[in-house]
Order: sequence, then C-alpha cells, then structure tokens
Amino acid sequence: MSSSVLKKPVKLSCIQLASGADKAANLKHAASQVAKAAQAGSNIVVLPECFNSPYGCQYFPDYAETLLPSPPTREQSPSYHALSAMASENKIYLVGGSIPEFSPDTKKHYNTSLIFGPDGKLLGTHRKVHLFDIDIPGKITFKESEVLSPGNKVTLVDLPEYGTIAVAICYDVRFPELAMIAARKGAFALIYPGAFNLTTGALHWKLLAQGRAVDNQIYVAMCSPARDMSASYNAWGHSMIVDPMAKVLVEAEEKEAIIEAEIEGGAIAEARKNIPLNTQRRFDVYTDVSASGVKFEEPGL
Ligand SMILES: NC(=O)CC(=O)C(=O)O
Repeated sequence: MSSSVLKKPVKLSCIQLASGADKAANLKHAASQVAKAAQAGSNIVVLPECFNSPYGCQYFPDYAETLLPSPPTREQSPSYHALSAMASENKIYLVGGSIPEFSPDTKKHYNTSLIFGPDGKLLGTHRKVHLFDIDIPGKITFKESEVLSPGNKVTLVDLPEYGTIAVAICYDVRFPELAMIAARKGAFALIYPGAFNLTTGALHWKLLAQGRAVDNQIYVAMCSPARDMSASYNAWGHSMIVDPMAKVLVEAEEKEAIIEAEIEGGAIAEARKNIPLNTQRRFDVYTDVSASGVKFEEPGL
C-alpha cells in the first residue's frame, strides 16, 4: 500500500453537536454547524451518532426513518434530504453521523449512517454492524439489540477527489478486524460517528482511536455528540482526529465544538515506511482476515 491512498491534502472536521428531542431543530442546528465547518475550509465533515435524536433504545422506533426505496420521499426521511442539502449547499463530503432507520423490507430497525457527496448524491450507507450490548454492573447497561438489528457489511466509500474512507459506528470501533480490513483495502481514514458514555468513554475512547490508528497506520476520526447531563444518556464528547502514528491531532472537550485537522497522504506513507508493518506480516503464521470472504455490498442498503 502506498501514499496514494490519500490523493491530496484535505481538511477533515468533526462536529460535536448538541442535539435534543426536537428532530426538526436538530436538523436545522446540524445544517448551521456544517455550514460553519465548510466556511472554515473543511472538505470532509462528520456528524455524530444519532445526531437527529436522543440516543437510547426507547427513542429509536419513534425517531426512525425509512430510506427505501432510495431516494426516499421527504416524508419518509427528512434527515436524508437535510443531509443531502447540507452536502450540496456547502460542496462537501458529509458523513452524516447516524440516524435510527426502519426498513420496510426487513421490518427491522437499524442504526444507519448516510454518506453524501458534494453534489448531494448518496455515496454510501453503513448500518452499525456490532450492536452496543453491554452490562457493567452499577455503571451502565445498554442493549441495542432489544430494538435494533445489525448491519452486515464493511463500508468503504470512494470520495473521487481524495480516495477511500471507511465508515463504521461507535461500538464497531472495538472490533479491530473491521478496521484492519478497511485499511488493507486502501482506506486513508477510519471514520466513526460514536457516542461513548462517562464510564466507557473515560476508559476506552481515546485508547481505541489511537489503537485503530497505530494498528493500521491510518487516520482515525471519532465524532461524538456534545455531553448533555440532562439527557438519559450522557455522551463522553472528546471528538478527536488521530494521525497514522497515533498522535491526537485535535480533541474537543465535552461541550459543542467543531474540531478540524488537515490530513495528508505523506503522513500515512511515512508511518508505513518508518515502521513497515505492511511488509512484515506473517500470513504463514496467521490468516489475513482481509483476504477473503469480506462482505462489502448489501443489496438495497
Ligand atoms: N455507544 C456505543 O455504541 C459504544 C460505546 O459506548 C462503547 O463501546 O463503550
């Protein structure tokens, strides 16, 4: 793999958005923050997990939108149309965080990210593959699988001017295989809209961002909602962009913020030249999980 994984330098930003219960207000607010990031020069903009709703199993069905048939009508998915307009009006690539989705085909709910190009066209979708089911007694219990179903593919999205990004959602960051496959397939950045909490955020958020970066010698962006202590789920915040040597280039605090960093292919090439993991792997000792049987496409989403 060479430096050409990122064709030219690009400004990447994460919007650590403050969202509430009013979906229309959330969409309007997201639009104003995306415009701000674009005016400041960002070409790739990322929103957080469940940016249009509160985060929690009790909310997913009420906030869910229908994305099929594609494109959906405005009634079926106001968020799809709002995100498409944010991308086209600002001429940016937009990783639209995630939204709760209901599929009329499968009759199931998903946690889904929509990725749009500068012309407002949908470039890709990712349904959260690994659902957030944890139980840390006395701290946090969460069971997304009570309401949501998992996606079933690795998501790589081609941004013609720049190269390929991988998009996954929050808990997906804990699974190194997914990141490894995306990096071996040529992604220049792993982008995770996410919403860790005060327990796991303090322990693992930064560690995982740096871990995925150093394992794969790749940029990593993790984009959280702003922390709201009056909400039922308190997001960790601390959105960050990490470079291919695992250095944190920029990190938000807890409150609403836009963080941005210029990223460039030379840093990926240099990391891979100086520490040449890509030529030192021992596939005679262990299996290359990226070599076969990887699912990239999901018909109709
Ligand atoms: N919210 C998530 O999906 C994941 C999370 O908070 C964690 O892994 O911790």
